[in-house]
Amino acid sequence: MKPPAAQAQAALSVRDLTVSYGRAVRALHEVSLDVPQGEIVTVLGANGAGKTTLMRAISGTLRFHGGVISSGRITYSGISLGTSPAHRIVDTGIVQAPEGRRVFGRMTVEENLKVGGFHAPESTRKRVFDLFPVLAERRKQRASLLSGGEQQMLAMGRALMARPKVLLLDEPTLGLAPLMAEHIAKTITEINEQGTSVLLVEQNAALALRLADYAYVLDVGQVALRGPAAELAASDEVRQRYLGIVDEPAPVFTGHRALSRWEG
Ligand SMILES: Nc1ncnc2c1ncn2[C@@H]1O[C@H](COP(=O)(O)OP(=O)(O)OP(=O)(O)O)[C@@H](O)[C@H]1O
Repeated sequence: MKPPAAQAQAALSVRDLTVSYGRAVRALHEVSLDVPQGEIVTVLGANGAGKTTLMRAISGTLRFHGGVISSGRITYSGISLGTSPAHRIVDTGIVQAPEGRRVFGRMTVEENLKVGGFHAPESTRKRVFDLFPVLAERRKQRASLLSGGEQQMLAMGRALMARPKVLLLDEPTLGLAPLMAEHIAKTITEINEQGTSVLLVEQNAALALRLADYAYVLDVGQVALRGPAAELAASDEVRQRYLGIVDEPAPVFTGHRALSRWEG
C-alpha cells in the first residue's frame, strides 16, 4: 500500500526551472514540481505548454534538441542532476520512455529490450514479459511489425529493463484506440504498485487524473495549477478547459487538501 502523500519523500524535485531554445523561445519559466517516492504525478497542458521540454530537462536529453537550462535545479534524492549526461541520469534510476515510442523497427522485440538494459538480470526481463505478455509472444518479431499499442508497450518495457526508480512517460496513450489506452493505463498502475514512481505527461487529462496521485497543469511554460489529482479532476476550471465537461455538476471532493495555484 502507498504511504500517505504527507509522509512520502520527494524523490525527484524540480525547482524554479527555466529552459530556453535559442534566444527566441523560453519554453519553461520557473517551473517547480515534486515526484514523491512511490507516487504517480501527472503533468497536463495544451500543445506547446512545455511538457516535453520538462521531460527532456529531467532526462538530460535537452541538449540534443538545442535547449538549455538557464536557471533552476533538478535533484534526485537530494543529489543534483545538474547538467549530467543522459546515461548518468539513467544510472541514477530516472529512465524515460520518450514521446513517439522510438522503438528500433529493424530489431526484434527481444533485441529492443536488450538495448534498454544490457546487463539486466533475467528477473527483469521476466517482469517485463509478465507486465506485457504480448511482448513475450512476439519476442522474435521485428518491432516495426507491432501495432502502435504494442510498440508503446515495447517502449515502456525497454525503459523498465533499466530498472528505473522513476519512470518518465511522455504521452504513452497518444494515438491509441480507447481500449488500448485503458490497457496501457492499467499497466502504468501495476508498474507503480510494484514500487516505481511515475512522472506522466498526458494530453488525455481524464485518464491521467484517474491514474495520478498529484497533478500539475502547465500553461505556456508555467505551472498554472497544481493539486491532488482527485481535486483537480473535480475543479470547474480543469473540467471545462481540459476535460471538456461544461454542464455536469462536479463530484463532491471530500479530501482535506486544497487545490492551489502555484505561488512560486
Ligand atoms: N527543439 C526545439 N527548438 C525550438 N523550440 C522548441 C523545440 N522544442 C519545443 N520547442 C518550443 O518550446 C515550447 C514548448 O514545447 P514542448 O514540446 O515542450 O510542449 P508540449 O507541451 O510538450 O507540447 P506537445 O503536447 O505539442 O508536445 C513550444 O513553444 C515549442 O514550439
